[in-house]
Amino acid sequence: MDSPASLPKSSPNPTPASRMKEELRRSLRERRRHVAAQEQQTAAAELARHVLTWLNSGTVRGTGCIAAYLSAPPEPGTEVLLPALIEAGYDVVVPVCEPRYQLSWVSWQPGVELAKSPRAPLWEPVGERRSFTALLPLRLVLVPGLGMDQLGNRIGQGGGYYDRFLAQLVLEQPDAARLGYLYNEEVLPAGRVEATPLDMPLHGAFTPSGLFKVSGQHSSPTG
Ligand SMILES: Nc1nc2c(c(=O)[nH]1)N(C=O)[C@@H](CNc1ccc(C(=O)N[C@@H](CCC(=O)O)C(=O)O)cc1)CN2
Ligand SMILES: Nc1ncnc2c1ncn2[C@@H]1O[C@H](COP(=O)(O)OP(=O)(O)OP(=O)(O)O)[C@@H](O)[C@H]1O
Repeated sequence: MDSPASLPKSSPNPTPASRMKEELRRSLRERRRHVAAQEQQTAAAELARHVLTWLNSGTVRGTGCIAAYLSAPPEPGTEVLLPALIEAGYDVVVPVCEPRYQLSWVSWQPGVELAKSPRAPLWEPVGERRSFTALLPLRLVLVPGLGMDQLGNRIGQGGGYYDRFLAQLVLEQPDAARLGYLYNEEVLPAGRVEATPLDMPLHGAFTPSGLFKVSGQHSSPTG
């Protein structure tokens, strides 16, 4: 990825917790930089297989909206998954970075026109933004990130885009499945990611080895 255009720089008054988060972010990014192209491709195929298997195990198949995202190397790829979701009949949306770390959502289909984001080192569709309520009910939110601990606490790229979005989603549709999309080694021991009250925990994460489910959550949508 190129350098991000407008990410918050490290806090001017770092606390021990924010320093630890920054250090963890740095080490997870560093590890990703060494993921070989072959591993990335294998991960993309395996991850897609696990997501489709999970969706097929639900009672309602092939319907509903899935909030996914367009991966950028070295993230685990979504390039196999997205066309497979469309093929399976899902309505797929991907995020667009807006001012003040807000996300809006645009429909994705193969061949959709893309433009470089002015706010992050990413490509985004240029199509019409869909209203938040038009996405509901969401069948699944696939959440990008650098890691998640076994309690479901996630560490992302540091903008807080997804925390803001998930906070809104939890109010509107608390049972929507919130699942990360990670390499195996990025599911970290419980307590490794220090959570603040603003961090929205995930229900689990897909990895190339399968779905890791966070245990002990009441009425978890992961079953
Ligand atoms: N593919 C994808 N889309 C996404 C996210 C994401 O994490 N991944 N986001 C999640 O909120 C939002 C955008 N946020 C982002 C903000 C900063 C960087 C960034 O600074 N990247 C670094 C490090 C790359 C690396 O080595 O892993 C860079 O390019 O230097 C990436 C995404 C919305 N869309
Ligand atoms: N719901 C919210 N409302 C306002 N600010 C928030 C909210 N959630 C997170 N933030 C702020 O956003 C900043 C970045 O948060 P954090 O370090 O958790 O990002 P992240 O989850 O790693 O990033 P991303 O979601 O973009 O991948 C922090 O200053 C945090 O306080």
